[in-house]
Amino acid sequence: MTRKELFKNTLRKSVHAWKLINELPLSDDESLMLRHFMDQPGFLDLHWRMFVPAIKGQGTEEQKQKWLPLANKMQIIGCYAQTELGHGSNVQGLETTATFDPQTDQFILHSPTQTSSKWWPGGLGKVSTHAVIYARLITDGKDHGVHGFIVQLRNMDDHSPLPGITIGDIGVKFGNGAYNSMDNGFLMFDKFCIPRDQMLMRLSKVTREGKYVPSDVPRQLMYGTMVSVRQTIVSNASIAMARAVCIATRYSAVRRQFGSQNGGIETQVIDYKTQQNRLFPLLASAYAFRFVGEWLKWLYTDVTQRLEASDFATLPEAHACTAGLKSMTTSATSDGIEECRKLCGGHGYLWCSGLPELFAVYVPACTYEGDNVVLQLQVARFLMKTVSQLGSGKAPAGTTAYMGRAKHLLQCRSSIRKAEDWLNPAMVLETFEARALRMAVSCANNLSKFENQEQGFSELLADLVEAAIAHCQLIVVSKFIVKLEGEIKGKGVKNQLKNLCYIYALHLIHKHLGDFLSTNSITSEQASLANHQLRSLYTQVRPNAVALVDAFDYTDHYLGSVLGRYDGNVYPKLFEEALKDPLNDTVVPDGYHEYIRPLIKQHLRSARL
Ligand SMILES: CCCCCCCC(=O)SCCNC(=O)CCNC(=O)[C@H](O)C(C)(C)COP(=O)(O)OP(=O)(O)OC[C@H]1O[C@@H](n2cnc3c(N)ncnc32)[C@H](O)[C@@H]1OP(=O)(O)O
Ligand SMILES: Cc1cc2nc3c(=O)[nH]c(=O)nc-3n(C[C@H](O)[C@H](O)[C@H](O)COP(=O)(O)OP(=O)(O)OC[C@H]3O[C@@H](n4cnc5c(N)ncnc54)[C@H](O)[C@@H]3O)c2cc1C
Repeated sequence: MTRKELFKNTLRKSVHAWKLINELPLSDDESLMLRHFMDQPGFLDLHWRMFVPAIKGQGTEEQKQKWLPLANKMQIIGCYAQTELGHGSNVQGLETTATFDPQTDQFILHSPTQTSSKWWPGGLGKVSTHAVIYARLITDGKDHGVHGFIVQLRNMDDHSPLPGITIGDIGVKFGNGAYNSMDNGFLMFDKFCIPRDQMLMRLSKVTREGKYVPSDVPRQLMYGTMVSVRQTIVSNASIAMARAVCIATRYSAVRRQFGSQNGGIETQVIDYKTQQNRLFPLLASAYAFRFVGEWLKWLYTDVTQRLEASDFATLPEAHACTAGLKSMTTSATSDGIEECRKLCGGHGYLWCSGLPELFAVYVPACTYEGDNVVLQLQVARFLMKTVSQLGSGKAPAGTTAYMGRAKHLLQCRSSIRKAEDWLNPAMVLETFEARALRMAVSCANNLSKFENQEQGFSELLADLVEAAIAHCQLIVVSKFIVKLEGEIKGKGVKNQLKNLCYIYALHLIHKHLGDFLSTNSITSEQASLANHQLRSLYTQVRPNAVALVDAFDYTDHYLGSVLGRYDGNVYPKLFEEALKDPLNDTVVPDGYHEYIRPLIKQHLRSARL
């Protein structure tokens, strides 16, 4: 499809989905799944996952009563317009202004520079009638920083932009189809006025007289919508990883290369240890991210309930966990999808393998909802704060509780003696805890050598990111282990999950061996025992690998991959797909008479001469 056709088709699908949701009717959870199975980025994502939650989280009761019924019935369609051309990560650096005019009781929204144009918001370019806009609030000449406002963008009769608003789509993005079904947009305000009651005022207010009344709750609650979406992105990482792994695993069982003895059958590529060493850790990651995603959902629900009761104690932890896990899981999943493409050899590069499209549509997850490095630096700040408070009497809690055992973890030596010890959950956990703590403490020690802490932080950014990743990996490993300790239905399932859990952990040790050795968390002998155990786990997973991806229960239609077909009938179907290509509509291609024939004839003429 051309971009225009793709976009229009997405509108058609989205509206059809909305119709089904109402007609059946579907519950909230079911309708989320329906949008998920539409399997195409579109304006619904931003409306439901950012616009509505922003009003719910930051609006007053009256504002919610006014706007939510309209949004819930989709009588208005909204998006989340925060990022600008000049600033995305640095939210406090946004330039759009919302200046209060006491005479008219309105805010005047304005884009003072080109870099202040909103740039990227999904659904903004062509669809949204409304947006939650983030702009600097100015009253009486004073800048109060960034706040949220509900703004109508387009005329409800003919969809034209309201006077004072310039709006459009930012153009084609990475990949052919992929994210191009979404109208990521730009927007400029030219002294555009909105009533005062359209500032989202749950957190802070501007009175009729123009007085700014800050709230007594943390201003970071303004970032709440991002925390909520980051949490869902972790579960989505598991889904995308599982999809790629499903394709690569099934195809690796179908594909055969070398190893034929006496004219017999060749070896399935899944039986090569190199293939297993690349594939099975990704299979394990798909499960690991699913379990940590479930836990994160619980954490998010818990913090939301606490916030409602004005208990803000666990907000920093929720921010660090959602930011860090969003970053870690999306980076691993993007890399994992690309690895799955390579695991499928040449055929993985074909569009009909499903992997190029999956990669193109998935990879912006490393950037949206916060650049992955910027987010790990938030985790690093949280860790540095926690380390600095050790010994102050305030015991670290939640995911940093292990830091409370700093004395032991800084000195302990791993008691792994034989390969099977690497299947002992306590030993594995302690290894990850020691590595994470030692990396964090080492960063804190290096930081303390700088007179200026911010300058030190800048200097040590790369180390800080690595310490943050170590902490996040510990969380994933520990939540997998917790999952195994709970009730798991199905005969033998627990054993399979155990294998995957230890593949996940031991593969990380292998991959980040430098960290584990340099922090003395393990010795080189223990590292080689881990490798030995890993190979043995691969052998145990091998017979069940296809069953473990079948368990994701993805239909062929959803997978959209010739290589990942459930029936394994890959080769005839590759031919079928090839023959569908428009280039094969004729045997002689367009352009032959124009270019190829004259070239060949000229050659023939000169040959005759
Ligand atoms: C729906 C699926 C499709 C998704 C489509 C994508 C939609 C989008 O991309 S929307 C746009 C998303 N944009 C981003 O994510 C921007 C990323 N940047 C940020 O989140 C922030 O600006 C950030 C965190 C980097 C820096 O925040 P900032 O306030 O400038 O600085 P900083 O000084 O580091 O933080 C101040 C304090 O707030 C805390 N904090 C920061 N963010 C949060 C948060 N989200 N929740 C709670 N606390 C927070 C920090 O921990 C810090 O706490 P403390 O003072 O106790 O140490
Ligand atoms: C597909 C897609 C959809 C999007 N949808 C929306 C949407 O609906 N609404 C919306 O408001 N926005 C949206 N965005 C914007 C998105 O949230 C931002 O692009 C994102 O937050 C990253 O910000 P940036 O582009 O400014 O990157 P930058 O911050 O400019 O990053 C550039 C580089 O600088 C590095 N960097 C930046 N700051 C630091 C630092 N302090 N320390 C070290 N390194 C640093 C980064 O790691 C990165 O390598 C979307 C983006 C994409 C790609």
